[in-house]
Amino acid sequence: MKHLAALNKYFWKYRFRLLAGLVFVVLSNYFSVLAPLITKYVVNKLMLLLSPGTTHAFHESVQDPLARVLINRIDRWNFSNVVALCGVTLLVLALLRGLFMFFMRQTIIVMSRHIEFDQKNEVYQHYQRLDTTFYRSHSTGDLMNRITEDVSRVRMFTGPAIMYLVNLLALIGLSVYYMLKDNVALTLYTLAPLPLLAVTIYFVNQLIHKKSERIQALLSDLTTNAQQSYSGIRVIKSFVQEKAMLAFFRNSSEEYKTNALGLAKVEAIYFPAMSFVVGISTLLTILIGGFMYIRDPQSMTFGTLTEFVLFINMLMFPVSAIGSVASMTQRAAASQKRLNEFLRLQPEIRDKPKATPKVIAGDLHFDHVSFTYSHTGIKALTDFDLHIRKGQKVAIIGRTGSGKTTVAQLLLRMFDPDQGAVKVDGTDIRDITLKSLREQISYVPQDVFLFSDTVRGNILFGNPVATMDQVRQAAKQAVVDGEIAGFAEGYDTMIGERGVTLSGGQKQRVSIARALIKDPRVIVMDDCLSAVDARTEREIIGQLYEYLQDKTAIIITHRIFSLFQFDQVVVLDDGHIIERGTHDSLLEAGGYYADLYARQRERDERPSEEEVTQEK
Ligand SMILES: Nc1ncnc2c1ncn2[C@@H]1O[C@H](COP(=O)(O)OP(=O)(O)OP(=O)(O)O)[C@@H](O)[C@H]1O
Repeated sequence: MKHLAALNKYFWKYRFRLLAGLVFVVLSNYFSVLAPLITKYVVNKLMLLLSPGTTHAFHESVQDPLARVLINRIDRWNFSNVVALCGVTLLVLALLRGLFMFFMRQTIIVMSRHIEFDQKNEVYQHYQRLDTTFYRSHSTGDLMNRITEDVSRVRMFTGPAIMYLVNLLALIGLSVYYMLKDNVALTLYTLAPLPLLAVTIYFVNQLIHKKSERIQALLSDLTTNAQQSYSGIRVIKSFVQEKAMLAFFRNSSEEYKTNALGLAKVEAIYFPAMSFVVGISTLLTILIGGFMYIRDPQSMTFGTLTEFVLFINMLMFPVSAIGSVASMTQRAAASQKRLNEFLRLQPEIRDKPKATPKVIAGDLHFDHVSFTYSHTGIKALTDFDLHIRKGQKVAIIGRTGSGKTTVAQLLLRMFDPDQGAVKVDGTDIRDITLKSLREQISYVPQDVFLFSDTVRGNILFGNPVATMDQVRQAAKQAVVDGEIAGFAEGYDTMIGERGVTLSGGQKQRVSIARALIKDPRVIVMDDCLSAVDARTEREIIGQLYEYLQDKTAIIITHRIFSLFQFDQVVVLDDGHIIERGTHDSLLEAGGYYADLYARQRERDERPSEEEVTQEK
């Protein structure tokens, strides 16, 4: 329960709604309990008519002051007028009760929706603060569950659970008060089964909860499973694995169905069992009341008996709700505990208290940097020392897995080095705010990710305030403008699930345009031309040459761009720099770079299949 204390800030924020809601709950219940009192009076009046000898002062046995005012006024009227007026009163009471119930929902349930909204935003905002290490150790399903499932369970507490609880307390308080005033012994007898009912319902609810939990977990598996098949549909089709995937899905589905049917069975027993208990309680009330009347007719009236039957029926649902309220609260506490744990997580990479924003000129220094990925223990860089002066262009070349991307990740401060420091203009990047650092560095990642949005929207992501001319200019520099212009809707063409599917090369170039439009001081391009043909590659390099004139650039690549006059070329192998120099000096040195260049030229000079066919 202590975990739910985290919600106090929200209750305080919405205190007026909550308070108003509580008043409405009490009012609505007050009008509910007046109905049995009025009914009791009418029944007694009828009994008086049938047995005129009775001397009981019926109107005095009605304890409520408001009901007494009404009854005192009409008591002398003839019976049919009394019945008519009481009928109208009951109708008005029902309307008032409904009206306040409406207000009660409009305040408490609406408050819970506001809290849900705030909480979702809080969780989402926190997600965005957490770093990549967190995302690697949590599945998407788990993250989605927190923002949907956990938050909505907490809402069940802030809304329905609180509403039912206050409703129950108000109703029990009022009705038991009137029942006790009327007949203490009968009250105790008739209320005796209610705690038993509440406890039984609590256990049934626990059972339902356990089953629902299992179903939820299965559903989550099923969703992840389906999601993976949708995203991997090309792989599934090319490996002709549709049948295997279907069988796999069917198995998970089957287990889900079995469990869902089990739950449906328990739920099907639940309501009939409740009606049974209500029936038994009504019967008990009539039986015990009847015996009391037979033993001592002065101790009991038929009106009281009717009133008790009505009260018992009224109390059943709220009492049975105790069980649900208890399990809703338990679930909410478990969910809030998970949310609290998650909200307490601090990103490993965050601003130091003394970090300040800094305008970057573009001098980069990887000062004897070593880095190991902590969760896998893979040492990606060892004593990596590279100084890139402002405006220089540097190529980082190396085999796959040699640590090239890690260099980019460290510059963007996705991770902090274990040893050494990454410095920008002589300042350790840990002393610069993350926002300021990342805002001034453009990164074109190796694995392109575009949003399900228009081409324009995706490019604008790099600079949301850019004009359409700037978008076009960036696309031209990335040599993708021509192809975009060829789409029926041009820059308004939707990409992804709801739109056209771009080719790998087109995606890469849109991703480059997104980085270029940011117009940064420093740009890092991580193997981002791997999916474009040689001619387009040359064209892009030509464009980049001009664009990068006054910028510092790191270009990570598998291919050697001989056209590009790099100030330095660094060859990485297994996290170590094994060669460094200019294109010419490295060719002269005759090492890995020269060897790679020779192989690349040989490949490039080999006639293509098309040329061979033409010659034939
Ligand atoms: N997030 C990560 N968590 C754990 N290990 C990682 C992570 N990213 C990379 N590695 C490991 O670190 C080493 C260097 O990887 P890195 O991605 O920097 O290489 P790369 O030279 O960019 O390779 P490629 O050219 O294939 O992209 C590899 O052994 C890789 O398996």
